[in-house]
This record gives sequence, C-alpha cells and structure tokens, in this order.
Amino acid sequence: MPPIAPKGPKPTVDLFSLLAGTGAKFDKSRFRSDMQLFQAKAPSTSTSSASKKKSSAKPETEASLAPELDFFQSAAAPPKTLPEKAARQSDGGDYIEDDSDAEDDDDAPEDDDENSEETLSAAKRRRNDDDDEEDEDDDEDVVLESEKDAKEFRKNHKISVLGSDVPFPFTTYKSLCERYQFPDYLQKNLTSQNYTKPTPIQMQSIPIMLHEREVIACAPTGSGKTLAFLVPILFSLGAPKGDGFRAVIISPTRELALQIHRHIKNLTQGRKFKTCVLTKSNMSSDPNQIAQLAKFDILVTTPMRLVHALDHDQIKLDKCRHLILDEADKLLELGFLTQMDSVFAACTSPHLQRSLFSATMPSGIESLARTFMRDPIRVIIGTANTATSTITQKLTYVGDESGKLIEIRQMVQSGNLKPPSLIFVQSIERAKELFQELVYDGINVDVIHSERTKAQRDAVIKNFRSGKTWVLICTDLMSRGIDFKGVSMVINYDFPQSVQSYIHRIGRTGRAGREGSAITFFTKGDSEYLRIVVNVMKESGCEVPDWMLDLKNPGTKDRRKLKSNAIDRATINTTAAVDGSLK
Ligand SMILES: Nc1ncnc2c1ncn2[C@@H]1O[C@H](COP(=O)(O)OP(=O)(O)OP(=O)(O)O)[C@@H](O)[C@H]1O
Repeated sequence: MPPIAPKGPKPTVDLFSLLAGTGAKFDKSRFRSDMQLFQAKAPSTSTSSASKKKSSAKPETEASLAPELDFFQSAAAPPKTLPEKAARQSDGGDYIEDDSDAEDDDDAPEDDDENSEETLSAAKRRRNDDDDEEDEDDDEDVVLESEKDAKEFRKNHKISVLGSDVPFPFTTYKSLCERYQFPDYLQKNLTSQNYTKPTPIQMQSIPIMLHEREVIACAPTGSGKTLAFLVPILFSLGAPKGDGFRAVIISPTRELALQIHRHIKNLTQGRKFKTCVLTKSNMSSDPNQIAQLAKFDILVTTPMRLVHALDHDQIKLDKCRHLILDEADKLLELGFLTQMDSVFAACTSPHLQRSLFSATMPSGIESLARTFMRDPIRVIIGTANTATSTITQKLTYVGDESGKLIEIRQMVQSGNLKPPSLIFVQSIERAKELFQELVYDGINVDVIHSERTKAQRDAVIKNFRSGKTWVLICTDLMSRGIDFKGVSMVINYDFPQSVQSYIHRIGRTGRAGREGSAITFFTKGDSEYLRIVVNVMKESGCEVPDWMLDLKNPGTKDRRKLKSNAIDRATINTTAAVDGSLK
C-alpha cells in the first residue's frame, strides 16, 4: 500500500529528528509511511523553535537532580536556610505506649518506656561555627524548633503535609534514635545497614506514626517507604511478646510480602520478634498450627491469604495495633476492596492505627481512605503521582506489533539493551510468547508470571537478583514494590494500561538515587493513549515534543476502558514454533 500523502503544507521541521533528540526513537526507513502520517498532523510553526531548543537540550541523565528526589545527596546540598537552634521536642502529645512486661531476649534494650525531656535535650545538635566549608550532610546539624523551622525544612525537602498538628520531621537517624530513645538493637541495625540519612518520606512519616497518628503517604518509587513504616512499627512494638499479631502489613503480591519480611528480619536482628508470612503451608486447619500462628508478633501477607485465614478461624487480628497497607491504592481498588473490608472488620482494637503507603494515590482512593481513617495526615513527597526524576524516559514508535521484536533484537545487537533489564508485557500469554522468542535468540532471559509455581517464581527472582538472569520478562505482577538493586533498564514492550502501572513499572529502575532508563514501545493502536505516558514524562522533567503535548488526553471513560481491557494485540511470533514448554 502506498504511503498516505499528508494533506496541507509540509511541516518545516523533521519531527522525527526532533523526537530522536527528546526521548522518542524512530527507524525512519521502516516507518516512512507513519512518519508522513505524523508529520501531516504536526503543527509546523510552534515546533520549529521547540526543535532547536530541544535538540540542544541536555539529556535527562545529565540534568540536575531535583532536590526532593536527591535522597542520597548525589546533587548539591540544599541551601542552609534553617536557623541555628537547639533541638526540642516537636509538637504532638505523648506517643509512648509500652505495655511490655514481656520477656526480653538476649539483646535486651535500654528502657524504652519513657520519653523524657532529658531525651530531647540529648538530641540537641548545633552547627559548628568554625567550619566554614559547605557541609555535604548539612541536615546533620539542623534543629527544628518552631513551626516556621519545620515549614522551611519541609519546603527544602519537597515534603507537603495536609492535616492538623503535624509532628515535626526529623533530620538524621542518630537524632531520631536519641530523641525517642530507640532500643539498642534498632539503632545498631539501622547503622549497620547504612541507614544514617533519612529520605524525605522517612523524615516526615516516621514521626507522624510515632505520634500514633494515621498517615496517607505518597512518595516516589524507590524512595524508602518500606523503612518509613517499619521503623515506627518496630519501635512501638517494644519487646517481642509472641501472643498475637500486633502489626499487620498487607501487600498486593506474595513477592512483595516476602521482600518486606526480609527487610523486617534485617531490622530485627538481635531481637526475637516472631514474624510470619502467610502461606498455604502455615495455614492448615491443624489446631497445633493455628495455635502456633497465635504466637507471632508481626504478620506480612497478601489480602487473599489473610481473608482465607480469617474465614477459616485460623487467625485473629483483635490485638492488631498497626495496620499497614503497602501499595495502598492498589489494595483499595475494586478487586481487593471486599477483602480489605473483611480485614478492617477483623481489626477490632480501638487503638488501631492505619497507615497507607504508595508511590501513587489517585484522589478517589484518598477520599475513600478518609472515610475509614481517623483524622489522617497526608504526606506527599515532590509532586504526587509522578515518576522518579533519576529515570530517563523514552517513547519508541515501533509501527505495529511485529516492530517490537525487531526493535528488541536491534537493541540487543547494538548493545543498547542494558542488563539487568525488565521487560513488561500485558498478559501471561504474551510473557510466555516473548520468552519463547528471546530464549531462542540466545539472550540470557527468564520469565515470571502468576502461572508459574511458587518455587519457580522464587528461583527466577533469586537468579535475577544474583545476576544469573540478565533480562526478565514479566507481567504487572512485578510492577509494584519489588526492589531489585541496580536494574538498568525497564522496557514497556506493551503499553501500560494505566498511569499507575506506568509509574510503578518504570520505578523498578532508578531506585535509591541511582540512574535508570525506561523505554516504552508504542504502536499506532496505542496512540490514543500516548498522553498517559507523555504527561508523566513532562511532569517528571523529561523533554517532550510539543506535538505529543498537543495530543488529546484520554477521557475518564477511555482510561477506565484501557485499565479493564487490554488492547487486543497480534501474537508475538516471528520465528517458526519450537516445541518446548517453559521451565
Ligand atoms: N535512608 C536510607 N538510606 C539508604 N538507603 C535507603 C534508605 N531508605 C531506603 N533505602 C534503600 O532504598 C531502596 C528502595 O527502598 P524501598 O523498596 O523501601 O522503596 P519504596 O519507596 O517502597 O519503592 P516502591 O514504591 O517501588 O515500593 C531499598 O534498597 C532500601 O534499602
């Protein structure tokens, strides 16, 4: 079929060159006809100057890091604006609740049942006037004495809060430990794992939780939300008691639950907290096993497992004081809502403290959360619902479905596919198909999805973590929360079905202050949804060509349609079928 000739005057700019310089990548010979289509639609004048400006723009990776996302101080330190003052306790009332006459273990903590003024004065920090040099770690000495100080500090760290009597943020783990008289084991574990400098979400949400306030926390992917909820829980639990779950952490996937469990184990070294991840094997109807479950302190679980255990009277949550919803917006979506209702009903303690954490928090979900929370404080780091700024984001036009495999193969050949990489597809079927293609290309690839057995899933994750597998094909099962250190690249082979899916998928790279890149393939069929990704790119500081910004934003109805029904795509298959089932 001959290329469709563009109508009207020819645009003066080569939009495809423009895109090449701004994040989108095109093979001009392959997509000659598509180029003409896009060029015909593109406005000719406004993009002209934009093109000049953008082609000279620095690549995203070289751009200076937004201070709110510079968790690990890779960029210049924020200006020293806070006055030099001695520390005092932040506002808010007593938070200590130590009902522990429980047996302590071998590494007995100091008394942690008092929060005296003495403690507060011990936390005092002063600037060293003699030191003229710029102190990289300038928060070390910052003292927050007044609402004004706290406001200034929050502003410098892009912390926005909404709520009454918001406790002051803290500045270093050392000062936090001193201020609240953290038990020795917790101080030691924080230090030994190099958690010395808090990230902004930790700075603000930890004091909120320590003050027994409920929190709705929204902070970018990889910004340390797990530690933000684990530290106050562990502090508040005091000593292990082993007479029923006092803290329950819910995550949407088993993989994330296991990761959180590992995190808890690391933080509780030296303390014999009994922590449990619900699995089929520890959920039998055997009375002995049920009795065993009643002896734990902390539970990490998916909603489905928990509700099953509740329905079969295998578990009780009447002692639960801390209920954490990790990836809260996912857990409060329709698919999980009924299960979450059962969980809320089972947590009967009048002292229950609910905390919600996620990198995305749509306003509808927040409104829903407010209906069951008690005077919550909302904390947002940076701009809500945006991607981490350490991720270079690109859109690559691939024509049609077959163009995606061609593109991947070209990336492999040219060395542009940088392992370790994650490749996201929209269904289990497509994950299997893509695996069959790439495994016979000799790429060191594996695949993970919910149809694989637990043992296989565990092995896949272990191999990817250890570097044995370079490229991991996955569904959205892996898009939330999973912390693979050092993922270089995320490829959205299939266009994400929602803005949340996009943010969480690409958030598997660029974590903890590291750089990463994300490439999203799009076809003609995806074009009506392109703005979903374009908006995030723009919001997180990536250069986006004007013509993309001129595209129509999909309406609520269209977004809902995309979320519930993936686009129908041709099978991934360019080679002859090879007999062989997945490992
Ligand atoms: N204060 C800190 N100092 C150094 N490293 C930290 C700190 N806090 C967290 N990290 C590290 O940052 C990484 C990302 O943390 P985490 O997995 O909690 O991110 P997250 O915000 O929950 O991300 P996601 O939204 O994807 O779930 C982890 O490897 C963690 O160990």
